[in-house]
Amino acid sequence: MTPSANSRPVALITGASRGIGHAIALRLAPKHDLILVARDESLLMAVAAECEALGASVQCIAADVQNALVTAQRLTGLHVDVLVNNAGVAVMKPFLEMTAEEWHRQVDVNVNALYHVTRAVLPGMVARGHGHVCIIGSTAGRNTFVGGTCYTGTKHFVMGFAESLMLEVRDAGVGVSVITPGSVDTDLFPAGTNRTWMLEPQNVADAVGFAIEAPPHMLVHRLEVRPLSPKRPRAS
Ligand SMILES: NC(=O)C1=CN([C@@H]2O[C@H](COP(=O)(O)OP(=O)(O)OC[C@H]3O[C@@H](n4cnc5c(N)ncnc54)[C@H](OP(=O)(O)O)[C@@H]3O)[C@@H](O)[C@H]2O)C=CC1
Ligand SMILES: CC(=O)[C@H](N)C(=O)O
Repeated sequence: MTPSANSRPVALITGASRGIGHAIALRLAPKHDLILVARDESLLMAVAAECEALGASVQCIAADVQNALVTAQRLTGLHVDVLVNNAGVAVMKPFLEMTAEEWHRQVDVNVNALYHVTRAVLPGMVARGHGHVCIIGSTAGRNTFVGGTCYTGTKHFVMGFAESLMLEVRDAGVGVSVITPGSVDTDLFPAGTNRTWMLEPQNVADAVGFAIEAPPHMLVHRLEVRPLSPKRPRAS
């Protein structure tokens, strides 16, 4: 990716307050300035301090990406070279037990926010003729499981959205990548879940780094990362 003239490239990461988004922020901080987006401002400020210690200038935007108006107002027109659409929620339970609020929250954050956030910053990338949109999908984007009617549906959407967008904007110099992790040790899972065998968030962050640091003529469009031995605790 070609950086902005006279400055470090700017990466905007949604869901940067915790989990995978936090790890992506730390992974990109040595070479990027950062715009960190999530609802919890105090957690964002703590992540920002860690990233500043690694050399990044950081802007925190406390915003709920479920709110289309606020998202558009806060993000439209920002100079962004790398967008990481990472914010996501999972309510894994049988369809007949899922409330309408749980259904809509997953669709709003995992699907509709992709429109509002990407729509806000993609025109600048296209106008400048360079940029990268990276989306955190999931193996649930091509698998199904009991309790996954909504979550797997949203992640299947991600796959179709990402490939179509890639075909639309690659000739304008903008890459689109989707990273599809298996299970990752974060608070996405309910308390009490055994997470000792899962990938660590920094493993996904390294996959993001690999995708956005590819040579200029090469696009890493899909990248799946999984735990090697899900029946055993990971080596520390
Ligand atoms: N953990 C896993 O096994 C896997 C996760 N993924 C995907 O990775 C992404 C990150 O998940 P993970 O880090 O595990 O989950 P976490 O629950 O640890 O973090 C979710 C992040 O999303 C943010 N977020 C949630 N809702 C909103 C909202 N309405 N507005 C703004 N930000 C929001 C949270 O910030 P805050 O609460 O401060 O707003 C938080 O930073 C998701 O898209 C998930 O589907 C994919 C495959 C595997
Ligand atoms: C939560 C996820 O997206 C993960 N791929 C899983 O299916 O455990």
